Amino acid sequence: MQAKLIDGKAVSAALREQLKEEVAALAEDGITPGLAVVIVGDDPASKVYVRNKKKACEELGLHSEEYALPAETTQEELLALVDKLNKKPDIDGILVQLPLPAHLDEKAVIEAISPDKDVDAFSAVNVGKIMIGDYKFLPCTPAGIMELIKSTGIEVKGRECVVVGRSNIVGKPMAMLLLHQHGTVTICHSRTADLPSVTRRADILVVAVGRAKFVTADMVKPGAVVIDVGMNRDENGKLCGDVDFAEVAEVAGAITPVPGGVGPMTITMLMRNTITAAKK
Ligand SMILES: Nc1nc2c(c(=O)[nH]1)N[C@@H](CN(C=O)c1ccc(C(=O)N[C@@H](CCC(=O)O)C(=O)O)cc1)CN2
Ligand SMILES: [Mg+2]
Repeated sequence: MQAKLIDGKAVSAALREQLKEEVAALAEDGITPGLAVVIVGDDPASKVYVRNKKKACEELGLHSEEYALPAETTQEELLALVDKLNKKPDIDGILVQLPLPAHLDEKAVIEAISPDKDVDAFSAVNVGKIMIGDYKFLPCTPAGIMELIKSTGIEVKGRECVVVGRSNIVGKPMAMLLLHQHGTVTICHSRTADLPSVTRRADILVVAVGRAKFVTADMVKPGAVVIDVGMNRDENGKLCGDVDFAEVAEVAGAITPVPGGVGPMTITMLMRNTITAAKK
């Protein structure tokens, strides 16, 4: 392997130390940031993420509340809880863990969260603010990726940045954040013609397609920074990303592993957004 490993756990730990100082400073003004996490149903992975969010709040000194609702919760019941949390003064941030059970309307639930408490930055208002560069919160995964890129010391300004994937949660906001940093940005997707010829142009390549080991060494420019957002299972049931790590690490200049790359940043960025929300 010739690429430098971008260690999401280490970057995340360093950021958490800074956040602890911010929380201590807020405490001197009598402010304790509060996060409410809502989970509906019994998805095992979601339960782990929610537990880790609670642990992160404890580690940083944030107030947290967990609302675990049964899988058969109705849309009205969920919206009533969101409405209650919107009005709760000790709650600064609200996160509804996704995915929701199929009978629930995810979009309507996200839009019901007050934009000032939408620490995922998924609502139309917050997405719009990101588009015009006048935002309070950034979505956690793209924000975490920007921190990982920063940690490599490579400047985004003037670089060719290619984002593979156009989801509302990762691909589109990711492209916007790279653009705000003066990158030259291309968004690719399943219908992009001759994808390898586009990805090979990238100085910074962000991959969020949800397909195991989709990006291979021949698709990567030598020396590129490669960020892997994927979380898939390989043929042996082992967690792997959207990038074929073993072969791409021989070509790239820096690369995130899966696990231990982008994932650990997500919850740290959620903590940062909750602290920002508490500052009002
Ligand atoms: N409302 C939201 N729902 C979901 C989000 C989100 O940001 N907001 N993101 C994901 C789940 N998620 C946090 O909620 C999350 C996913 C993965 C990780 C992580 O640290 N992954 C580890 C590997 C974990 C494993 O071994 O399974 C890693 O990549 O190293 C953290 C948070 C969907 N829902
Ligand atoms: Mg408070």
